[in-house]
Amino acid sequence: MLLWIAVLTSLPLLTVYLLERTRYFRFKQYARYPQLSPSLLWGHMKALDAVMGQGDRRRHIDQVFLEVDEQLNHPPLFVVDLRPVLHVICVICSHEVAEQISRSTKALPYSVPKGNSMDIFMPLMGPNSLLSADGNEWKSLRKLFNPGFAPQHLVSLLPCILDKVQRFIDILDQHAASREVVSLDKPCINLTFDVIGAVTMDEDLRAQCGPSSQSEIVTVFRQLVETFRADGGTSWDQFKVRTRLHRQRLSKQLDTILRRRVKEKHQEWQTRASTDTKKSRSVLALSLEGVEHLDPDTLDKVSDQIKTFLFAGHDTTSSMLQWAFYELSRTPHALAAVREELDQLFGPQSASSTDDIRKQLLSSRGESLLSRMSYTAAVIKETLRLHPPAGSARTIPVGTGFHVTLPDGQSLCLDGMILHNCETIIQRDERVYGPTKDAFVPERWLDRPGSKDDSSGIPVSAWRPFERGPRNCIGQELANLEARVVFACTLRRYTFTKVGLGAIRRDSEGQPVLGPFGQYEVESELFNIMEVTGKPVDRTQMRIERT
Ligand code: HEM
Repeated sequence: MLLWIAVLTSLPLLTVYLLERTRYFRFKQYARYPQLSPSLLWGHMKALDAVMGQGDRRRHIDQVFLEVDEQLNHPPLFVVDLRPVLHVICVICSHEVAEQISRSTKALPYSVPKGNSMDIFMPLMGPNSLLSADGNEWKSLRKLFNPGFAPQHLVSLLPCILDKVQRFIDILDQHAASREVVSLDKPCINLTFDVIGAVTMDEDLRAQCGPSSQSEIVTVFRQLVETFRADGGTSWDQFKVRTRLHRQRLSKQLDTILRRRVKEKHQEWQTRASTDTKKSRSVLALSLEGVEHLDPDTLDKVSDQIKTFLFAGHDTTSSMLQWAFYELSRTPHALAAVREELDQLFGPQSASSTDDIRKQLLSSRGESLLSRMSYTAAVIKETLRLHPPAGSARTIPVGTGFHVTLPDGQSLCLDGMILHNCETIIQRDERVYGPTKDAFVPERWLDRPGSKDDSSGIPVSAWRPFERGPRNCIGQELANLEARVVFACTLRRYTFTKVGLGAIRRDSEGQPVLGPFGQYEVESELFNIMEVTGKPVDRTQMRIERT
C-alpha cells in the first residue's frame, strides 16, 4: 500500500521533471543557435516536414536544407533537432566554418572524427573501411592506399580506362541509332563500375556487358545500393527491419565474393611474381605487395577497402557525368566552348574517332593534353559545384570542447552533434558566387590574372565537393581523369537532349528560350534524390543523337 502511495505521489513529480528536461532540450539547450521553430514533442521534425511538403517530397535532404537556409536568411550554420531518432545535426552553410571542421588542428590532427556518422553505410563498406576509420587506424590505411591513387600512377592506367570508355561509346552509339529515349544513369554507372573494378582490383567486372555476363560483384553491389534508395528525403524505408535484413544478407554475400577474389588474386600474383615482368598495377596489388601470407585479419581489412572503393568510386563519378551532360545540353555557349577546346587540342578529325583520341592520349604528349583541357576542367568543377554527389558527416563527442568561430566573431560549441558540411548550400552561397550562384557558368573557374585566392578569385574553401583537409577524397584524381577522358570522347560525338523533367522550354515558334545567364530555360527543374549519393531523380532521361 505504502509503495503505491509513493508511486502515485512521485508520478506527477516525474512528469514535471521530464517535461522540464524536454523543455530544456527543445527550447533552451541550443537557443543561441539558428534553427527552425522547434516543437516540444517533435523537435524540428514537424517544421522540417513542412519544408519538405513545399516541394517534391522525393528531393534530396540537402536540397531541403538549402531551403531551410533560405528561410533562416542564410546563417553560417543551423541545428536540426530530431531527437530521439537521431543526434542533433548541425548543418554547416558557410565555407569558413566548414573549413574549421575539415582542417587538421593540434587537438584533432586528422580533423573532426567520423565517429559513428557513417554507421548506416557499414553494409556497403565493411567495419574496417578507410571512409569510417579514425585516428591512427585511418592514418595507416590512408598511407597504404595513397600511392594507388597518385596522379602519376593513375596516368599509367590510362589504357585500361580508355578500354572501358570505348565500351561506353559503343553503348551510346547503339542508343543513338535506336533514337529511343534512354536513361543515362545505367550506362554511366556501368562505366564507372568497370573503371573502378579495373583500377582497384585489375578485374574486368563487365558491368557494361549486360546482366547475363556481368560479374556477380556488380549484380550484388547494385542490389545492395538500391536498398538505400530514399525517394522521400529521409525515407523511413531504409530503417525498416525487412530492408535491413535484406541489406545484411546482400552485404554478407558481397563479402564472401570479395574475400574469395582477393585470395585468388593474391595467389595469382604470388605465383607470377618471380617470373612475370608485367606486374599488376592495381590498388589491390600495391596494397598486397610484400604480403606473403594472407592472414584473416589482412584479408578482412583489404577486402573492406576494395568494397569501400567500389562503393565510393562509382556512383559519385556517375552522378557527376550525368549532371555534366545535362548542364551542357542546356547551356549552348558552354557546349560550344568545350567542343572548340577539344577540337583545338585533339584536332577536328578526332571528333568522331575515339581511336584517334586514344592514340593521342597514349602518346608521349598524352599527359600534356590532359593538363591543357582547362575549359573541360572548368565544366567538371562547375558541375560538382552545383550538384555535389556526396557530403561529409562527422561527430564530435560530448566534452571535447570543440568550438567554431562564425564570420561575425561569435564562438559556438558543437559538442555532441553530427556535423554536416552541406556542400549544396556552401557552393551556392551568394556572397561567394554572386547572382549566378544557381547558374552553370564554367567561365568562373578560368584563369583571371591578378586574382588572389585561386585563379578564379573564389576562396578555395568555397569549392569542396571532394571535401578538404586530411580526410579529403582519395579518389578525386581518378574521378577527374575519368571525366576528362569521357568528355574528350563524347562531347563532340553526340548531342544530348533532355526529355521529361528538366526538358528545355520552347516558345510558340518552337525555339528554345534563353535565360539571363546563357542557359535555356526548362519546363520543370531536374533534381537529385538520395540513393547513398545524390542522383538525378529520373535517372537522366535523354535522347542521344550522333552529331
Ligand atoms: C565525383 C566523384 C567523387 C566525389 C564527389 C567524392 C566525394 C567525396 C567526399 C565529399 C569525401 C569526404 C567524405 C567525408 O568527409 O565524410 C570522399 C571521401 C572518399 N572518397 Fe570520394 N568522391 C568521388 C570519387 C571517388 C572515387 C573515384 C573514389 C575511388 C576509390 C573515392 C573514394 C573515396 C574514399 C576512400 C574516401 C575516404 C577518404 C578518407 O577518409 O581518407 N571517391 N569522397
